[in-house]
Amino acid sequence: MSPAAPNAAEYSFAVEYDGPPLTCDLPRAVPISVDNIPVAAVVSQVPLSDALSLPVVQPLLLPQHHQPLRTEARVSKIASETTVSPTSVIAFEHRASQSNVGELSGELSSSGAFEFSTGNDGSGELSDLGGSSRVLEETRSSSTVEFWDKSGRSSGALRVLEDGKESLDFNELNQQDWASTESVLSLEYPSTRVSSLKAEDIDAKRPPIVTFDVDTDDALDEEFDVDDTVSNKPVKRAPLTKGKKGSCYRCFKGSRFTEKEVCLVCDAKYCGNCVLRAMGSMPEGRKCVTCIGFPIDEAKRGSLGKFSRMLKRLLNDLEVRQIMKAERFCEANQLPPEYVCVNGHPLSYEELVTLQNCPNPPKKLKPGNYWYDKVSGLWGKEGQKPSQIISPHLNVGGPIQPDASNGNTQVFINGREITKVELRMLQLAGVQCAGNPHFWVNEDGSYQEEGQKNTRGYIWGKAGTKLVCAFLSLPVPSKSSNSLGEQPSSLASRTMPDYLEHGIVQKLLLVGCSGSGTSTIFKQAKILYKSVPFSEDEHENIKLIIQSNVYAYLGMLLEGRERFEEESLGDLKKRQSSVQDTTGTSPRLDEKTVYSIGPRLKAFSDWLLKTMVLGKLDAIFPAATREYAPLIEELWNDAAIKATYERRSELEMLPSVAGYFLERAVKILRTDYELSDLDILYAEGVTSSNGVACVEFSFPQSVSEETVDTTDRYDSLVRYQLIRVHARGLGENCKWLEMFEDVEMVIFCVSLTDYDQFSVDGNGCLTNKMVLSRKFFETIVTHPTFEQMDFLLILNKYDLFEEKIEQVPLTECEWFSDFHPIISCNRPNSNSNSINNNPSLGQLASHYVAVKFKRLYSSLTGRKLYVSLVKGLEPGSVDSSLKYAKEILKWSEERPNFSLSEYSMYSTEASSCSH
Ligand SMILES: Nc1nc2c(ncn2[C@@H]2O[C@H](COP(=O)(O)OP(=O)(O)OP(=O)(O)O)[C@@H](O)[C@H]2O)c(=O)[nH]1
Ligand SMILES: [Mg+2]
Repeated sequence: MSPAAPNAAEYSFAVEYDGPPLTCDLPRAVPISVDNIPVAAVVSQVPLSDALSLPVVQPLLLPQHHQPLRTEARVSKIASETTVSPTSVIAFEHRASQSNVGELSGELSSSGAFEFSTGNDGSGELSDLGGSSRVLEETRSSSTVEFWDKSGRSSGALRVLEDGKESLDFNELNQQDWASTESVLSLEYPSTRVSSLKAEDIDAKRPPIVTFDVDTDDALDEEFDVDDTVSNKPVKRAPLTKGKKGSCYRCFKGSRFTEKEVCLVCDAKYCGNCVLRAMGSMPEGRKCVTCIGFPIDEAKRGSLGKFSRMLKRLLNDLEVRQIMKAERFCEANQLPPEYVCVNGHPLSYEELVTLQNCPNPPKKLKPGNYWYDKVSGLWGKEGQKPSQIISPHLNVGGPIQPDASNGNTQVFINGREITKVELRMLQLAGVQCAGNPHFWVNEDGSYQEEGQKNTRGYIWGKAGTKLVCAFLSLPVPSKSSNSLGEQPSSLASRTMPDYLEHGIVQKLLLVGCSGSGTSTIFKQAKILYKSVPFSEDEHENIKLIIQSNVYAYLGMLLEGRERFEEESLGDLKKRQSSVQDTTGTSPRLDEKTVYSIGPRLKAFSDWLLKTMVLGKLDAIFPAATREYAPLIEELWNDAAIKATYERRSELEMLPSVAGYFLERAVKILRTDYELSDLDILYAEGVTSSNGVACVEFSFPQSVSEETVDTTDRYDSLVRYQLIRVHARGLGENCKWLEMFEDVEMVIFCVSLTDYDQFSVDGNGCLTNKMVLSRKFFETIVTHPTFEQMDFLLILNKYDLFEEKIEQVPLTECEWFSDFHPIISCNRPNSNSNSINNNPSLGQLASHYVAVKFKRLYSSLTGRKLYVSLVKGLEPGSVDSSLKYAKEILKWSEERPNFSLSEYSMYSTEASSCSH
């Protein structure tokens, strides 16, 4: 060691001294044993002279929230003026941050300070020393950093001890053989996956392997506990200050109800008055000034780039956009590549970039283990069915394993054993799967059996297959994944929300008991938001359905006519016999009543009723239409039919919509009938009653506003998929519900008029239909698939309800037995516009029903139920309700920025009814 080379010698820290023999004694590094560590209190208070005379070790300042993920070590030499010698005091600062890259690169500054920091690429090199440093081992009790020179000889080691002290030992490790060190490293860095280690494992083994529970990574979004400082999850700095619960972290004012903005790193919450001061110009998005440069809390990744209403209020549009852009694209906020493991290989930076910038990247990529079939582009979470089809042929991750998706079907696609639901999909798509075949599936869905040359077909070729996939929650090739491939949008120009950019469709599941109005709402959505609501083919089919329905309604009417005729004949006879009794004369028996019809119509009526009884009505179309069309007009104009129609409310079988069609029967039953959207809306049986139906749409941009708001423009770009499933279609115990795990919201439809209706339940007991609806609601709400999901309750048929409630008390339903409204004498009835502010009985009663459901829901889930009063046949009403659903989805996206409790103020009982 050269003691007196003023400049250059400062760098000769680990270089062997080969100059002339020295006359003076050189200080030597003394090995320090674990239980004999000299401790310096604060490095700056140690006089240099003392420091030089004793090998003192500076206590390691472990931050309270120490997280074992990135080891960023900073070593600075105090005695900068003097010769570097192994006995120099070395100050050590250990900072935890987010990375498990275990290699450190070092640097000796010209002032003599020696620093090393984590190298992203792991190529850390001590260039000035001509050597490298590596973390040899880090355990709960110590972590060791070794330096070695280019020849591979170890030249020293730093050991960081748990209690914050570190020992410096250049001799001890000199003897260590580098090869064995290598083996330690290879043990510590298995080339496998992001493992699911528990906190203890992490502590016992450093550098840690990042832990993500594959199954709960969605939960990760929601459930990162703010105070969970011992968590093994990615770093989250503790906020610097913390006021009383729910208050602003800066001014300590406010309660949990005050709107606040949250730091993406440390979860500190600031009120509107403080946020700009606490977060400054937000060069990395919403972070406290002190958190800038720190990686974000992974649980908050979902909210990157999604601005809050508070920010929008405080800043102008451009500023908000810039901040959101910075938040999404600044380096510090990027997903650490090694957190994503594909086919068992943690990704490198380049691989992650490739993955994220391919034409069709994985949606909402989060840390976790994934499998990727490079040939077809199928992509999924490890051990699960595919969730998406991304761009194929990307050079990311390792080769796919047969058990990647944990399939057990003995049917293989590109070397992966497929899952049961995929097999079901293949079978429904008409792919022959007998004999445990191994398929080779290409990106365009063309498939062949392994070893054969001929393409056997296209999996997604048939229109129906896509619907089957939607039902089974399986991915289909995205429209943008055509072979030409769109140019990847330049990173900087991407400011659109994730779901827009990736064409993500937000799925809404619409369910309800029979007759609740789900198909009406579904058809309204089609009519409201689709430029061509129904195709030509659909028109033809629906036309036949409507015509067949009208014949059925006519049949019911004719049946009613027979009944009324018999009744009045009976009455007549009674009257005549009483006349005979009193007068003693025998009157002429008149067989005719107002309900009697002529022989021609009678013959037609008999034929129709017979056909209906035999259940052959459908079979005779469209021939019947041609043959009987002229008769229909005669029938409809007949006085007897008119009289029967007057009493239609007495015909239980006749549905309420029958009137609409019967009044148009003549027109409808002509061969040249052209149906209107309204006809389709009112028509029964148009949407399949057992299966699923889905419609994809976006909300049209409002034209009325002069300046088109950007949010409105975004809204018109977001795609929604309304999936309507019939209660019967869900199978026993709703076993098919799990197919809908990726829906964003459940819309549950209840008919308000059911409160006095009865139906037979599963056990054959006659039960109130409202109670049946409640039971079905309970089943759906508590189904594991829908945990944490938003629910919107549609209280439908409000128009009929308003009328009915005036006649039939709500207490007819046992569940509503405590409905005792206080009604003022000048209360408006449902038909008059209320001049005073007193609510109508309909309003009171519907409010009450909403509260009943809300209480039930919150007792089952502890969450808030959104409720909407709807008149299903009125487009405006359904439109507002679906827009309400859209708003709820938006709030839930912003929600990670607020603590849940802050939301509870909205959940007060019936406060969230939309009308
Ligand atoms: N007056 C009125 N009638 C409605 C309303 N909503 C639905 N209906 C009618 O109620 C009946 C049942 O509605 P659907 O939409 O068919 O109910 P569903 O949920 O599909 O039930 P199923 O067809 O039995 O599976 C239809 O005749 C609709 O026209 C409403 O808000 N007001
Ligand atoms: Mg229906």
